Amino acid sequence: MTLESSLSGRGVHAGAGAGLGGALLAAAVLALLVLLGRRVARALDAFAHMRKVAADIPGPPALPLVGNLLDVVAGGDDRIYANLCSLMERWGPTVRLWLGPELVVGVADPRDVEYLATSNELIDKSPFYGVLEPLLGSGLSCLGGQEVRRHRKIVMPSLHLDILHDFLDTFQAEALRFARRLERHADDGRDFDVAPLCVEYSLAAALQTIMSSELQDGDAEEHRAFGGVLQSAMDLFMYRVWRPWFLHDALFRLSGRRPEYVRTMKALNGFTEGIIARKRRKLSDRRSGEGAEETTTTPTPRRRRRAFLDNILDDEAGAALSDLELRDEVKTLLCTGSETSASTLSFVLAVLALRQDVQAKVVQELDDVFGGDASRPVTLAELPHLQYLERVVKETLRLFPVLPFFTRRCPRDVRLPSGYTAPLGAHLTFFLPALHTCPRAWPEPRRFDPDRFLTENSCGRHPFSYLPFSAGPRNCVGQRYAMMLLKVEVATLLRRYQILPAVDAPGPQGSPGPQDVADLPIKVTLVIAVKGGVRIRVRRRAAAGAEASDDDVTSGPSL
Ligand code: HEM
Repeated sequence: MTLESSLSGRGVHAGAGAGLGGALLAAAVLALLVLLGRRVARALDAFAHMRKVAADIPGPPALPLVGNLLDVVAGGDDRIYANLCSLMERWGPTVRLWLGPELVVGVADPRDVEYLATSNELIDKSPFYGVLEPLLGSGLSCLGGQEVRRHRKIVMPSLHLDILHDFLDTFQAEALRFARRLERHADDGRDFDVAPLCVEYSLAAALQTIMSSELQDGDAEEHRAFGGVLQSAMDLFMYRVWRPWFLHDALFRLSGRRPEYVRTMKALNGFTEGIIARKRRKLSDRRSGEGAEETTTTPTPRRRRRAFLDNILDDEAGAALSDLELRDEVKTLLCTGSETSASTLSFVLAVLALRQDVQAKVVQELDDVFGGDASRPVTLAELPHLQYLERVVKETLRLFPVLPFFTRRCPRDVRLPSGYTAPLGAHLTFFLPALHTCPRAWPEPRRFDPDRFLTENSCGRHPFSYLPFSAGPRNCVGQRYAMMLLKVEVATLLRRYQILPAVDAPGPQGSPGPQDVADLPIKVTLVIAVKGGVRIRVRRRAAAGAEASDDDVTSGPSL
């Protein structure tokens, strides 16, 4: 073969190769386009189906592309809660809201609520929770499918009533620390925001109980920082939900808040990994200590508290969760366990400051139960006797359900008992503020009246008219924990201090502060909070009777 012919032969091969390569590339592009086209066609079909089925559900007219987003976010993020409540009032109890291409079907009819909450099929959280996942990971609150049952089986025994009884001393100790922290405010008599303290002490309680961690001097600073990180995580979650284009990670990468998101995720992981590492070291020290002791002394039999971390890090149960699952579950329990209780406590204190008549009744009950002794710790036997206090907490959660909206994925067209059909792909959302203020179940719904929860006043009310802790297979695993913590906190604080409204704190934009419970301005992140904080004053009880003026009692100016 000559050089020429071999060159030309190579040229032929090269030409043929290039032709083949080009053809393959063209085929690949074509296949990709077909696939993409099919996906787009499927998405459009699904969207058209959703629109068609949802058309029967009442809701405000939707604009092209943005849908009802402008109705929801009008006035800024701080108005979202109020806007959603107004939309529900106008269109509810079942409402259709388009957040861009995402369809939210809000439910507040007790029949629908019962059907959804108790369904064993509709247990998967909606894709909105996907935004939480990088922050809270695959902890219980984000999981779906079979994993839910496995995780609940692991978590729930750690919050069993027997273990809660063991937690009482810690709740009491933290409540006392909280009470002592208020001394400086009682001394200077000025108003202050009590909400951050509620977060700090609820987090400290969760760490010592659920995580059975021992706190050191100086931890408070770290906890305050962690509380801030949790707030930031919740805020970022809502930021993305109300801007649905940011639900897609690729688009969120373009957002100015993405660096904060990454920082928050790292801070959450760092804090929880630190807790687990400390606990592992402690357990391993204890084991080697026990081994050494066995050779010299007889070990004293001691009932071991099987709190969550102890249980999981124990030798036998250790394999129940992988390291990553454990970290995510710790994050989830710390977030769900502390933020919700803290927010509820701050609402209870806000209510008590504005409603001195309710506070006086709680104090009367405390006097009856504790015989006027302000320093005696709360015992297990006394907790069930704090009935009025329990009704105050329940009524607070009716008007201020701290987790106001939670959603399920709609895996098919779901015919609701109210007669409406929620289409496949919708975010089925429980709207507690509307459910809890339906006049049929709650006459004069905005009035704060703990006695609504007396048995004789509850007759005829649909049992699913009230759902602050959800119900059914995805109900709150910390309900009893929260109720016990709140009772101990309030019983400890109120025996020492009178809670008064602030005198010099203006409301938002310099307006007079709220005069009534119904005026409390609310903002929503993942949980709700009083906008601008919960500003109160405290006065020592011993002097309260002598010092309290009519002014304090009847017309608390601003909070
Ligand atoms: C007043 C306080 C509390 C309120 C109002 C509350 C409310 C709720 C609600 C409404 C849900 C359902 C959320 C959903 O379906 O997406 C829930 C779930 C959950 N709660 Fe609570 N909660 C409180 C305290 C706690 C505490 C103290 C803990 C932990 C100790 C806790 C742990 C959880 C967990 C892990 C879930 C997820 C359960 C699941 O998805 O299967 N909660 N909570």
